[in-house]
Amino acid sequence: MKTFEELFAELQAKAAAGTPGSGTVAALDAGVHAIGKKVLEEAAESWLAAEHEGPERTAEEISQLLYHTQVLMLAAGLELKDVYRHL
Ligand SMILES: N=c1c2ncn([C@@H]3O[C@H](COP(=O)(O)OP(=O)(O)OP(=O)(O)O)[C@@H](O)[C@H]3O)c2ncn1[C@@H]1O[C@H](COP(=O)(O)O)[C@@H](O)[C@H]1O
Repeated sequence: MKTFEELFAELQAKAAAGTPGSGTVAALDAGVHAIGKKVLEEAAESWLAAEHEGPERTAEEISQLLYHTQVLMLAAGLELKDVYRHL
């Protein structure tokens, strides 16, 4: 198990190193448009899971939404503090 902050630090490090085999690095190479589509897909799946599939599936879909949101943050050149200051 990892926190939002720990996952973001892991993704930042992989992006900076260009780690071979990393799905995050591949997603960043694919670009903002492709990453944005994944964010929308996972948001829709989270919504549908919450309505129809129960809490466990909903938690799983939301974890994927958070992951793809973090990848979008990296693609946009954002750090956690840039987002947190709006919370
Ligand atoms: N938490 C995640 C995570 N959540 C979701 N995903 C990606 O999102 C996909 C899930 O999307 P779907 O449910 O649509 O599954 P899918 O349709 O079969 O997947 P695609 O065909 O769209 O790739 C997974 O296949 C992963 O590619 C994640 N990929 C990575 N992480 C974590 O990110 C870290 C870095 O990962 P790498 O960059 O791959 O090393 C590790 O700690 C991972 O656990």
